[in-house]
Amino acid sequence: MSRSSSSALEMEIFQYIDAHQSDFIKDLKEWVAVESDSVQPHLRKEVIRMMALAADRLAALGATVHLVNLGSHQLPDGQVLPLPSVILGELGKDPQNPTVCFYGHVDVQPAKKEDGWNSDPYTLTEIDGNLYGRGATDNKGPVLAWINAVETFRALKLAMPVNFKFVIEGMEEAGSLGLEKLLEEENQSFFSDVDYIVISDNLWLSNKKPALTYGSRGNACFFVEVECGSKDLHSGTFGGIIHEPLLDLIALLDSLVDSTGRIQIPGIYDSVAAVTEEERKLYELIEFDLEEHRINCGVKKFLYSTKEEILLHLWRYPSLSVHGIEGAFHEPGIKTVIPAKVIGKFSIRQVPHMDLSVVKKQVVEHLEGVFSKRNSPNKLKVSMPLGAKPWLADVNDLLYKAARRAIKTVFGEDPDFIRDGSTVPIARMFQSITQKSVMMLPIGAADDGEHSQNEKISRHNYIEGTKLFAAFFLEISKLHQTLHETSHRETIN
Ligand SMILES: C[C@H](N)C(=O)N[C@@H](Cc1c[nH]cn1)C(=O)O
Ligand SMILES: [Zn+2]
Ligand SMILES: [Zn+2]
Repeated sequence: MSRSSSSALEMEIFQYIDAHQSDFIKDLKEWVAVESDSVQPHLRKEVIRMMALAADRLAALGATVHLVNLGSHQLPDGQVLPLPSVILGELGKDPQNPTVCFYGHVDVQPAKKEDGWNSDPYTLTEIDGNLYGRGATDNKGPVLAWINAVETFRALKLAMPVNFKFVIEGMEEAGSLGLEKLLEEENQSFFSDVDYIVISDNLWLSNKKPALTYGSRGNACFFVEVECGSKDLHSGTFGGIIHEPLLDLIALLDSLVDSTGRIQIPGIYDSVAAVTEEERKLYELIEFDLEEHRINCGVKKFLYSTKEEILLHLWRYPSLSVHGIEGAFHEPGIKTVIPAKVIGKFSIRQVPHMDLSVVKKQVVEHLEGVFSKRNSPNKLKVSMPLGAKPWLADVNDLLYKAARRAIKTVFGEDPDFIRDGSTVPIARMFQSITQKSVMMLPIGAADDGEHSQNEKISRHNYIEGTKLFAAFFLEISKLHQTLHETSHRETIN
């Protein structure tokens, strides 16, 4: 396919996408309306309903769809819940075409209007060109953008430039439970003919400039439980004479990080891969507007003042965040109670070459040491319910070349090559189990507010993101075929 005919083809595709914006937004509205929160047990049925909707959407594209049952899982309180099935979809089997597997998730983080949303989180609402709703950017919007791009080829009756495979799950926000086992089981079958894997579940570094992501941090999630007895107590009747679990817990949580952001767990930085001079130079070249990032974040000041320090602490060093305390009174008003059992929740983002089992040991030893100094008779329990490893790709891979070209075509500029501080647990699993090349191709902007109130994707990013995916299909197809023709010629000669 020549460059000019490709451009004419792209024009036709882009015109179709522009003309069908309303349909694509209607689909996103329908998906956002499903409260597919994988974190709260009572909403599990909504996640299951969402998986069925996604399966129907893929089937309507003409894909073969399998819903793979992953069984059930047990919550810390003993409750057993069904895991939502994972969708494995396939469309096209042309031996001339490369096979691109797309991964996305259709579960979301919890959201309530009272959390401070300006509109109902489950009613997609357009304000000033932004589409607000839980899951709009993380990750329903990007999943639909990929589907819209495939749909465009189908609607225009164009030959598909690639064979498609889909892995769509409903438990990413809860740690992709059951997925690793599925990948191992399907490695020699579903994944055997996959050439490339694309994930679009993260954000650009800036509000306007597109990016390509070649690395992400992992995550080790911890529960630290302190219990004094089986029932909550009146703080007037018992306050002052007992060791309160919440005070023990606050002391434990306070021991984790100092006020400069440095993690206080002995040994935690020991295995972190050293930052090379080359890397530092790379970071110097990245366009990163600290003030824009501060405004997106909504804080007065960061812990660090230079671009290099901020990028290193987001991408290359571990960070520890405290997420909440289960069992502590948190409603408005006053309740003069001493909670009997409290569970602190925190996580440590992982970077190369940290080892999850070593991290777990270091955390347990540290917390037990701090606790023993308090001479508390309470019961301490530390667990690591979830561990995901970091991921790092080779930017010289064909995937990156194709995506870079597609970004240039659609957005008219070269992307930032970035890493991401957050975690897509499956990225590293894909890489280690299938040994295929993996790329993250985000379409969401830095101010999209993943996991936050007023999450959004802009209409512009959703529609141009759809075009980007369509352009990427054409580019990877061309590059893959060129590569294979060259290697075929070399074999003959
Ligand atoms: C980047 C992705 N959209 C996301 O939000 N991932 C979650 C996954 C996770 C990690 N630990 C527990 N869940 C995240 O990075 O927080
Ligand atoms: Zn996500
Ligand atoms: Zn998320």
